[in-house]
Amino acid sequence: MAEVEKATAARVQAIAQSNPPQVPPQYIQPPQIRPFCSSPSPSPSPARAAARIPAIDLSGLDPTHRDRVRAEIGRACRDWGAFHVTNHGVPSWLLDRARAVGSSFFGDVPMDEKLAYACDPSSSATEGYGSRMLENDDSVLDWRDYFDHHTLPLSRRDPSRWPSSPPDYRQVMAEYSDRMGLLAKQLLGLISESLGLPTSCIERWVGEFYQNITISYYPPCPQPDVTLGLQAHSDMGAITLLIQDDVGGLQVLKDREWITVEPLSNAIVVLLADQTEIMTNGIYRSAEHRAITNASRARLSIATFHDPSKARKISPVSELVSDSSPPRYHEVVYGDYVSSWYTKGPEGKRNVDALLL
Ligand SMILES: O=C(O)CCC(=O)C(=O)O
Ligand SMILES: [Fe+2]
Repeated sequence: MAEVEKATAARVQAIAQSNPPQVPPQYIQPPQIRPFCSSPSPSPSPARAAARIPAIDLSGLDPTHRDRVRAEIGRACRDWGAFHVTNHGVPSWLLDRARAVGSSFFGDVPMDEKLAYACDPSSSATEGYGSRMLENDDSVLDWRDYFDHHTLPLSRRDPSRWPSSPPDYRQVMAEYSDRMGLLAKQLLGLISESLGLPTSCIERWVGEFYQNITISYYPPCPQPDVTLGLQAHSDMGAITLLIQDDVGGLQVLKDREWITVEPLSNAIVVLLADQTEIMTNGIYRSAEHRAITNASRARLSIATFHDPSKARKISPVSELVSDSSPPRYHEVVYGDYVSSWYTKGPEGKRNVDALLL
């Protein structure tokens, strides 16, 4: 019983439901990284007000359109490391249903039932229902609960470890995983082509995809000005595909300013992750991003991560390295990269920056 009480207290949703006037001290961010510390200038320039990540229409990838899409992807990867894709082939009912089953698990299932899926708090990135991201106990905490699913390769996928309520939860997440895996491959192909590489180049360099899906749930927060839903980071793997609900809160760092990613219900956000920065020898950079909270509405996002296997060695692809363009990153064993990330914490992009030669 004491254990259940401890686990309940550790969930942000339980804290939020007790309606505290302030967040507990572990959730208060240092002043320099609070969401509104570099308060937006009183009269933002029109260019700033309009800043948004590019949106790329993937419809009709025949040769003519493919040239256009490839060029747009190249520009978005160079300038932002983040972009929306529309007409991506994943049915909108599946995006809606994935959001709905996630939101029903967090919103409708009683806490003791949710805790039956609690992830192992003593190690990082285990499957299940959790709240803490890092191993380090004294780090400032994110105002977020999550459910992490291991989905690909199929040998890692065991839907009996996922919620059984609502009744179609497992089937929806399995189908969602398959569709996102296919889209990730297609996008890595276009990203390779945008660099003049053979379509399969980056995908071959990654090897077999390890895919995890994290549903994040950000309860309303009494102090959005001093907390973060998710601290600033870049994702560790190759490519992340993210959908969010209509609340909004995802922000991407661009030219040292945080730009809010507007919620577009049928679009998918593509975030380049650290191994793609390494593989492209820094031509494309991973996107630094974070989630902010708000006082009135719970927010849900679903991030699908595509990573190399832990044993895979990652380095700049050989086609991009020459005497005139030497490698800019150390080779790294992906599993070592992940362990170090979870031990040290992301602090923006410190982990990938540490590999720069
Ligand atoms: O909630 C979001 O929009 C961001 C989630 C995210 O960055 C992550 O899970 O890595
Ligand atoms: Fe992320």
